Amino acid sequence: MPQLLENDAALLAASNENAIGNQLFPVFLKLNDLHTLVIGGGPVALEKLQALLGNSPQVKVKLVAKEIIPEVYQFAETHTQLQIFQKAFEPTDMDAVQLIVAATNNNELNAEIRKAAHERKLLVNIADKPSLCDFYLGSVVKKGDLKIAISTNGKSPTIAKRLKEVLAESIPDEIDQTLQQMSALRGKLKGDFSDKVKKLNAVTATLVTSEPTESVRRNFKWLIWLAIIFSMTIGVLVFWHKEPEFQSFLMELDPVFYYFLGAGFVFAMVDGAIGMSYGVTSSSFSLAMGIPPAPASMGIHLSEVLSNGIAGWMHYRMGNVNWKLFKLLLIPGVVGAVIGAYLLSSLEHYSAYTKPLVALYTGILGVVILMKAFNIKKNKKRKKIERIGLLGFFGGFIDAAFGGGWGSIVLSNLIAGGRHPLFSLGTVKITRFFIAILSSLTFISMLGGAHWEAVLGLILGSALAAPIAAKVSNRISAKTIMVLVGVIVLIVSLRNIVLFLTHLFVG
Ligand SMILES: C[C@@]1(CC(=O)O)C2=NC(=C\c3[nH]c(c(CCC(=O)O)c3CC(=O)O)Cc3[nH]c(c(CC(=O)O)c3CCC(=O)O)/C=C3\N/C(=C\2)[C@@H](CCC(=O)O)[C@]3(C)CC(=O)O)/[C@H]1CCC(=O)O
Ligand SMILES: NC(=O)c1ccc[n+]([C@@H]2O[C@H](COP(=O)([O-])OP(=O)(O)OC[C@H]3O[C@@H](n4cnc5c(N)ncnc54)[C@H](O)[C@@H]3O)[C@@H](O)[C@H]2O)c1
Repeated sequence: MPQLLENDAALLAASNENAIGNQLFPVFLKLNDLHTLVIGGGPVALEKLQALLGNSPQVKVKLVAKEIIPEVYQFAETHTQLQIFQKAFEPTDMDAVQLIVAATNNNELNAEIRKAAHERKLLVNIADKPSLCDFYLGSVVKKGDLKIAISTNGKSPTIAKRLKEVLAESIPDEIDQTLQQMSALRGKLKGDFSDKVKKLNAVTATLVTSEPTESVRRNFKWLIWLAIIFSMTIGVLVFWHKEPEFQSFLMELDPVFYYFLGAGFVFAMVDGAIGMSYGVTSSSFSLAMGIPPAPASMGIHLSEVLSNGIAGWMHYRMGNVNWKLFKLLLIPGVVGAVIGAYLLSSLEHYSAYTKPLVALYTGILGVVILMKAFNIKKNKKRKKIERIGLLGFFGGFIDAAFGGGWGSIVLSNLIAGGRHPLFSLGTVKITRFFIAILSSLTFISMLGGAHWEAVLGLILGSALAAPIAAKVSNRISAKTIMVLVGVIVLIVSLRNIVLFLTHLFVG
């Protein structure tokens, strides 16, 4: 089959060509300062004009063509540095220009353009005619000051276009903020050149490794030691303290304290592994243990101050915080949380009625966790959320009033709305620290030390788990834990609702 053999030979030739690879030399031209000639006035010429002026809006362009489509004239109305000459091309059009882009429908003319350009030692691009080009245009990704140009060596402009889309999607918009900060830092750094380079490399190390940087790791170790020393001190106090009063106080401490100590530890470990659920698990556990909603939410928020402080601070060190988003979320979030905490505390005497509401809410969150575990989500592609303030207020309110939800509501909405997961997570953690402080203060001023054994148990339990949880989080299958948590939360919440209903109807 000679035809097949011929095809094979062509394939072989193509793969040999591939083996050499892309030998084009990439540069970024300061086109704003150069004079450019465009030959042709059809749709392709218009595309080239858009590419030239889209990248370098001040470039001086002279366009020469016999026929010019109306769209080119329209484009010229908004770009006054574009001069149009409706006429046949002449080599003298190349006088006083430095770069040439041709988009004509005439191959002889193309060859003539290339020859005239080379006589003048000028570089030329003939659109869609690779063999006549001195340089190719690339597909361009732009994020503020960042620009990436893609070349497939002329093999597939369509792939260049697709890669542009992939990169635009995966590079976070925050990269421009990072560039501005790095530029400012660069201006401030003192010392000799190698000192500066060392410092600049150190602060950007997290971009190339998913591992925490050395300084974060060192602080992390310090936290673990603090937790160990803290728990040992408690142990020593319990068993060897000379004062019998204090000893008997600890020995006779309500067992509720120890239940909550254990529960706080387990819930914080689980939260560390799957990145959510501390509020919902502690809330449903507290209700099941007979703690009314307001003191339960107080305990949860007090214990979150420390754990989110640590997590938020780590994200801050790793550069995962979007400060613009932080500012937008913080005030409405705090206001919502304080109102939620105030309302729940004032309704303290109606806890028989708030309890089933909270149970209903935790039950719904249990379902949400299960859906996340099985990757069931609405396929609707949502627009980037514009009303961040409203989201923050709503999240803060629900979180304080129902014991949890800041993470699930705010984080999932930000990510579903197209924001970058890592920056959203870092920002949500650090804002939560401030929200937990304010709602805790509101609860304390309203409730005082109600159910303090449970509250203290949760605080100490989750504080002990926080540094360890982050360590083990990568080693366990998140899906298994999410299913377990979802099912348990759902069962406990349903039990609380059923208890309420039987109480209501059976008496
Ligand atoms: C990157 C981009 C920049 C720009 O032009 O601004 C660009 N082409 C783009 C799009 C595009 N061009 C074509 C299609 C149709 C589908 C297809 O053919 O794949 C699409 C896709 C689409 O529009 O969806 C047709 C086409 N193009 C060339 C040929 C001739 C040939 O290959 O032989 C043919 C066949 C003509 C025919 O069949 O008659 C040749 C070239 N096109 C190049 C650049 C240079 C190599 C860049 C590289 O190495 O990747 C090179 C060599 C010379 C040059 O023109 O500079 C721009 C990305 C837009 C974006 O980013 O959105
Ligand atoms: N339009 C497309 O989708 C497309 C796709 C692939 C490749 N191409 C190729 O790209 C080239 C340009 O495409 P187009 O759609 O813009 O074509 P077009 O026919 O609309 O435009 C060609 C332009 O060249 C000008 N021209 C021709 N001879 C001239 C001369 N002597 N002096 C000055 N100007 C002269 C014409 O006046 C016209 O403005 C063609 O080679 C075409 O085959 C076009």
